[in-house]
Amino acid sequence: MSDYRKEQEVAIEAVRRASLITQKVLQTSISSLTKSDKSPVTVGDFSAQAIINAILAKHFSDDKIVGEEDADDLRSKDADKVALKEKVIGLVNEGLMAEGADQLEKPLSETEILEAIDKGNCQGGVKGRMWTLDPIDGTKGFLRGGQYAVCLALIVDGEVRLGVMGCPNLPIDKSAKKPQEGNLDEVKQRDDLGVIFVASEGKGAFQRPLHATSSTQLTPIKTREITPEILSKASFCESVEAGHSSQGTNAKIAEFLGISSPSVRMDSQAKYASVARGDGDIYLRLPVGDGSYQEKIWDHAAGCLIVTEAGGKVSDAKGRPLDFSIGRTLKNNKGVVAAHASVHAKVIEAVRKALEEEGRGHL
Ligand SMILES: Nc1ncnc2c1ncn2[C@@H]1O[C@H](COP(=O)(O)O)[C@@H](O)[C@H]1OP(=O)(O)O
Ligand SMILES: [Mg+2]
Repeated sequence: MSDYRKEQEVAIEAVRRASLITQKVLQTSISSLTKSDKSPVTVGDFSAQAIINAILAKHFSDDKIVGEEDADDLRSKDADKVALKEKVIGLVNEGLMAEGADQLEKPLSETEILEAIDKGNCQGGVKGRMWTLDPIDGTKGFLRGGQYAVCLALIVDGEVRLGVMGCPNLPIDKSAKKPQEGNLDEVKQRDDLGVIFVASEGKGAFQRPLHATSSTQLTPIKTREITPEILSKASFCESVEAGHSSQGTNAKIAEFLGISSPSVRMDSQAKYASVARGDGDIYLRLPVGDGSYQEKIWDHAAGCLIVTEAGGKVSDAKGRPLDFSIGRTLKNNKGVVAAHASVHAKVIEAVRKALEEEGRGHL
């Protein structure tokens, strides 16, 4: 098994710098950004993507990147788009020139920043090294002051080898209260929020505070011990957005497992982090309707490895491993189920029953 120590160090620093900039976008008054730049998500997305891609290109110039956005919008002469571009250029350079490892000596030019954003055009596949990036996963959560995540993973020959996730609104201490959804003031005021999660294949899963310096120790994380006998005491999490995961099916699965506590609803891959550090036990993401939506690899790669390395098991609704080797989507899979390895099979059995009862057993 290869050692991805250097990649891990670079990825943590890239995610740290990008996450701090998204946090700044959120904290510098969403309302004023919304007026001038249309959407803080767009500003945060472009800025985080440019920061991460530029740092990856500096260290691993031969690696490909599978990302969601390109810079076409920022090349428009439209006044709104020009204002957006100026904002992004300012934030990217602020992020890259801030003190710490990988600090830039001089700002990047507009061309360099647009080129960095455009690097995410790889189509994925089974051969070679590629990074997959979601600069702001959980955009709805970002806008409402809920959970969102900056997600980066390294895939080599179709397998996820390294996953790093920045969760700026998640408490460092898993037992601390999560900020109330929609309360942007709380997110701005609390200084105990912001975590980076990291996992490297075969090396375990860890967390560290987002605001820590690069030499800060990583703390190991583990899924909560849960056995089939006490499965009814488990807590499960799901998307806030009903359109992303069938909440009705999830509720039925919980009922079959004897779980009576209500689901914890959370945006983004922060749900994987929650299961990985034993805050929640099960993450259910059951397909909606006819199941035609194809999940994207950048929405699952980092989270999947972090849960697996923390002692959990991640699969699709049928119990099959997620297949990251066939392009930009997980088209061989439907739905996602993450749980402690010792109860995963029981959860999958309940998923099968629930889908059959709904006449969706073929999914
Ligand atoms: N119909 C859908 N089913 C599942 N996931 C979806 C669907 N539509 C969008 N998504 C993706 O769900 C992710 C957020 O999930 P969560 O609910 O866990 O926060 C986003 O990356 C979003 O992709 P996109 O960025 O293209 O909108
Ligand atoms: Mg996403």
